[in-house]
Amino acid sequence: MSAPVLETENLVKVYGRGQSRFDALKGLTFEIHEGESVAIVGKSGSGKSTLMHLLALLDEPTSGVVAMDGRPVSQLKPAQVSALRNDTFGFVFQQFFLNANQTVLENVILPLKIAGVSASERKRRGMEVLEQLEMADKAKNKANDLSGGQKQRVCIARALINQPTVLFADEPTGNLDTATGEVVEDILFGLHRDRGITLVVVTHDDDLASRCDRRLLMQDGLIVVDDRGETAKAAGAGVGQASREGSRQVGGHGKHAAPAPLDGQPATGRDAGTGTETGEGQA
Ligand SMILES: Nc1ncnc2c1ncn2[C@@H]1O[C@H](COP(=O)(O)OP(=O)(O)OP(=O)(O)O)[C@@H](O)[C@H]1O
Repeated sequence: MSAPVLETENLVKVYGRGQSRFDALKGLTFEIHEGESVAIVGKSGSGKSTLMHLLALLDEPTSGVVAMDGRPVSQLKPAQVSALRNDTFGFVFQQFFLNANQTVLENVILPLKIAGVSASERKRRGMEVLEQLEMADKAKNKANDLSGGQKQRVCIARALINQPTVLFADEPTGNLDTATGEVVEDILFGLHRDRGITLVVVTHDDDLASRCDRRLLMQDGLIVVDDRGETAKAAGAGVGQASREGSRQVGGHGKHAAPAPLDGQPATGRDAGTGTETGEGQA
């Protein structure tokens, strides 16, 4: 198996304090390997998005470790975390987070602008990635003028512009009709297959989850099933699927493998921006 690109050790996230304390993640230890496609599934409130945000370095754990390529992120300075996130990760969200009044091309190349890439290079790379997603003819359209499926293609183009190693997708088909959702799925899995991009998807969609190499089923802040089996249609349905071939039931501190010891220190000083978002204006 390929090397772990992301590892966690005893990852804990607590929201609030006192009477309003909520233990959203209760000590998760696992690895995601380079080139894997992993679905994080489970009922609403089980901790899926919280986990994804910690893995993607968009938020900090209360305690525990996230490591990238064997290096605990807590050892990095905030600016290094930001740079790592922007250089290594791409993000696709259900809500698109496009700037409605900017053109498609402007939306796609924003991460390059932030990174200080020259205007001519930005345009060249932006058009290249739009062509790959068959959206080049819409480059000059305002993002607001696109259909839902087209908007999500633009989001994928924006996520790819920095040639990420890991693509995080939070309910990427959640705002799309079934047929359009399937097209977006095909694009995501095509990228995974053809370019070896590691794919981490949070989803309620069993069909989408079943296309992934692996499903992590969450329940009450724990990963209760780590399913690498072939027949995973019901991965989101319940923990009873653990007996399937390739599945294993895990506890909150259960290790899927024995990762190298990490430093056990909570990450600190993280900035929470995605670096690739263009604001809240939904296109
Ligand atoms: N900022 C916050 N403050 C307090 N509680 C929070 C916060 N964010 C999330 N939670 C709580 O943590 C739990 C896990 O939330 P999370 O969004 O990770 O769940 P989820 O599995 O992604 O749910 P959904 O499928 O509905 O998106 C929920 O009970 C939620 O209410």
